[in-house]
Amino acid sequence: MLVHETCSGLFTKPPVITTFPLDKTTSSDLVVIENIPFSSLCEHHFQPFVGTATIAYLPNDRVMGLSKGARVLDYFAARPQIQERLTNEVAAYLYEQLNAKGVFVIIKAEHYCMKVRGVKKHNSATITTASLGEIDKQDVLSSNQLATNLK
Ligand SMILES: Nc1nc2c(ncn2[C@@H]2O[C@H](COP(=O)(O)OP(=O)(O)OP(=O)(O)O)[C@@H](O)[C@H]2O)c(=O)[nH]1
Repeated sequence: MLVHETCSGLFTKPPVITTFPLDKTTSSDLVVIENIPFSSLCEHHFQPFVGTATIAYLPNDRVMGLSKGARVLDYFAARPQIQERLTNEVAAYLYEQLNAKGVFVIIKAEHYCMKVRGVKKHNSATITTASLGEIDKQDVLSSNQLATNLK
C-alpha cells in the first residue's frame, strides 16, 4: 500500500546503528558521507521532494557503519515532512546514537509542490543544514565536492 511504503517511518522503529570502537589504528577525524539520495513527502501538499544528503560527523569513541547514515535518512524521510525538520531529525538522532563530538547534515532537494503546481519553478533547489556539537562546518564543506555543488 502506498502509504505504508512512503510513510513507513511512522510505523517502524528507527534503525539500529552498528558502530565500531575507535582504537589507535583507527582515524578519529572527520567522516563525511556525501551525495546520499533520498525521497520524502511534503506534508502540506503530499507531493514528493527528492534530493541528496551529506552527513558528516566527528567521532568520539566509536565510528558508524557507513550505510547507517543512509538508513537513518530514509527512516526520517519516510513520513510527511518538511525539509528543515528532516535535516534536524537526522542530525539529532545520529548525534545521540553515536555519542559523536559533532554532527553536520546538509540536504539539497527539489520539491514537486513547487515544480508541478503553485509557482511551477522547475529548477529551484532548497538547501538546509543542521549542526550539533563541535564540528567545523568549513572542514566539511571543503572536504568534498559539496562546495562546488553549492555554487
Ligand atoms: N565505518 C565503516 N563502516 C563500514 C566500512 N565498510 C563497511 N561498513 C559498514 O559496516 C556496517 C556493518 O553493519 P551490519 O549491520 O553489521 O551489516 P549489514 O546488515 O550488512 O548492514 P547494511 O549494510 O546496513 O545492510 C554497514 O553499515 C557497512 O556499511 C568502512 O570502511 N567503515
